[in-house]
Amino acid sequence: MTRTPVNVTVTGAAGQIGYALLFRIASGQLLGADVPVKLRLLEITPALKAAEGTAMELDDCAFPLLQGIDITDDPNVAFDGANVGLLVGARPRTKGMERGDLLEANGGIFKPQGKAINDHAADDVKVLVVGNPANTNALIAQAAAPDVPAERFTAMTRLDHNRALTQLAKKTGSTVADIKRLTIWGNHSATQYPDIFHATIAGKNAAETVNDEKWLAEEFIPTVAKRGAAIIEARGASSAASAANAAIDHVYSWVNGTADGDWVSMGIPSDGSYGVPEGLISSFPVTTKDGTYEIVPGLEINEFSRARIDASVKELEEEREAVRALGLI
Ligand SMILES: NC(=O)C1=CN([C@@H]2O[C@H](COP(=O)(O)OP(=O)(O)OC[C@H]3O[C@@H](n4cnc5c(N)ncnc54)[C@H](O)[C@@H]3O)[C@@H](O)[C@H]2O)C=CC1
Ligand SMILES: O=C([O-])CC(=O)C(=O)O
Repeated sequence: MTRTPVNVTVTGAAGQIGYALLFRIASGQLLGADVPVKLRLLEITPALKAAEGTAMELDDCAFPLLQGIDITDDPNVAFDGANVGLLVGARPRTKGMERGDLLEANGGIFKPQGKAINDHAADDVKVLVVGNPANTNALIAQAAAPDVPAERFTAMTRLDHNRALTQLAKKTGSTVADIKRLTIWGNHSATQYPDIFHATIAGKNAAETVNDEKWLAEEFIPTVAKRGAAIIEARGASSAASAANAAIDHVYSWVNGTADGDWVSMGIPSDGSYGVPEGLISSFPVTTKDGTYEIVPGLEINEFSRARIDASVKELEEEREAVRALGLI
């Protein structure tokens, strides 16, 4: 194999998403079946041993594409030469914790990681933030990396996108492969807005096919937006394999391009499109090509959608104000 390996850094590597993610990266599903990878696992010191255990298992898979695994608790080492950064490790909300406390605790993680990316990552680095609150954590990391083009910092809403695909397929008796052009707008939170007005099912408009605004407002949107909580309730732990799958999908689409006539949802820095204030990391419909993405232009936003997009964007603005007040951006 002559191709230079791609350096993929995964933070929170010993966590549950990490365990579902690393094997798929090493098997070629993140970047492509012909792309060799080197893994860098970043963990906090007490979790290094667990990360070593995962690395032993990765060795035991004898993946032909896996050309090395480094494990460290130092972000400067973890991001040295990183081409792809998957920022999974985050501080979860614990009992009695206010939102401000959560943002501050995550600032302590994402600010130094952003700085390490700024100082050490490869020029072509692409960053996906998975750790919650993902959009605002991405903003914190981005602000600490002024030398990296801002658009390289993205947040994950692909899990929401995939959840919405399946709910819509079930409702309409179609398959997810029949559905195109679905969009998640806004924040990866309960305010997110899954939009089917531009989506098609086997070429026909999805909203017209469904023709049931009550289902849309009272079932579809809340089911998608609260799916994370429903999984926690059912499983006693948050989504892990589906979150890892969405991270794979996000990066694969970003690197390898979207199919003609389709788009995906990514949390990306707004350029002011669709009334989303510039700089907010908000979910948009995007097409990708040659490792870059573009917001789908010119979609007509009806009143139903406008109110919901605005509500989610308002929440993102409040989160931005909160981290600004904490001096994190
Ligand atoms: N954007 C999305 O759609 C989704 C986001 N998530 C979020 O992903 C995050 C990770 O989830 P899980 O893997 O289930 O959590 P987990 O608690 O199983 O694992 C997190 C890991 O991160 C590590 N960690 C903490 N601070 C770190 C630091 N400074 N540097 C490196 N590693 C650090 C921990 O030691 C732990 O091993 C959570 O914030 C969760 O809310 C989960 C599902 C979907
Ligand atoms: O709430 C969580 O930690 C998990 C999450 O983001 C999701 O499943 O969408």
